[in-house]
Amino acid sequence: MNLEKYKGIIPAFYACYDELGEISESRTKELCNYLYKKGVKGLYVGGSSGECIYHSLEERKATLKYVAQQLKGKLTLIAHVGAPSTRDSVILAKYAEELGYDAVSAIPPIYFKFSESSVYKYWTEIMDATTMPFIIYNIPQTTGFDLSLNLFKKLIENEKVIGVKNSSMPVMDIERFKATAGDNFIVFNGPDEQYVSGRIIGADSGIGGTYAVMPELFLMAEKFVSAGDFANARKIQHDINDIIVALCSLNGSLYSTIKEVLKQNGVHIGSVRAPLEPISGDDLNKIAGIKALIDNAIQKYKG
Ligand SMILES: CC(=O)N[C@@H]([C@@H](O)[C@H](O)[C@H](O)CO)[C@@H](O)CC(=O)C(=O)O
Repeated sequence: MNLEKYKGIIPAFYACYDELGEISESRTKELCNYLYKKGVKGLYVGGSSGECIYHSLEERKATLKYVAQQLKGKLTLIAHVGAPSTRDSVILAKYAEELGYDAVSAIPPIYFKFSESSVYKYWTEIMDATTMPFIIYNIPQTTGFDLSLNLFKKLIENEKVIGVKNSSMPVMDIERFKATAGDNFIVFNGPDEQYVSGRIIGADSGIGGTYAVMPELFLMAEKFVSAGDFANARKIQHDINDIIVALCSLNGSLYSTIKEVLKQNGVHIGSVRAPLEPISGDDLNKIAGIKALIDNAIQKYKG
């Protein structure tokens, strides 16, 4: 299989709400257009940054549909379909296939502590539900399940598994997955703070929750890495990390901060769904400063 369409900067897509906090078709499409014009390779729809665990099945379907209506055939579209029950995950996977998504992906099951065999069964049932390629999503810091190399080896025996989105913090995990799966497989870097190191140690591509608020910087980081310009790659990662630290420094949720910055860029996609907290009070006055950090970094690497 030609995996080139999965290589590049793939922002994790945000939940787009109207003023009442309902999923908004027009705002979802507005964010699609914004990111398309920035030149990203694809979108990861309905994942952690998409607040998927706070959405009903119908809301998740709606977001998948609006994004496909806007960008199918234009960008690589990956549907995250992980849900509390296997049943709902399968429903979402089948729906993503109907909509023409390029691939599906899922976190392991959450809430209860699951054995490796239960997780294997869960992911395999999702894979069996469609003819689509599957991307494993390893994010132990939120799910409590850390993908072992043994389970990984068992999973990649299934030819539907074309990649792993690895959000665990040790970059060595990326190196081990890549060394185990080989060339005809995509390892996606998950931690945005380690994009450059992830790519150098073996990641082929990246999916990240902060890409959409500064796509220019990640596109530039990728340009430096692919050109072998590691001095500049390191510098831009440093600037990106200063921005991520600032984005995470306010009292509300990271996604709420990101959405406030996007609003100042003219992209209105509402706030976040509780229990995620919106930005309020004095923190709102800090948004312009964070936007300036991003704008200055973009200017610095432009010319
Ligand atoms: C633990 C976590 O949330 N990791 C994020 C990162 O992109 C993260 O937001 C970023 O590195 C800032 O810490 C992604 O890996 C998640 C992601 O891409 C998604 O929305 O599914």
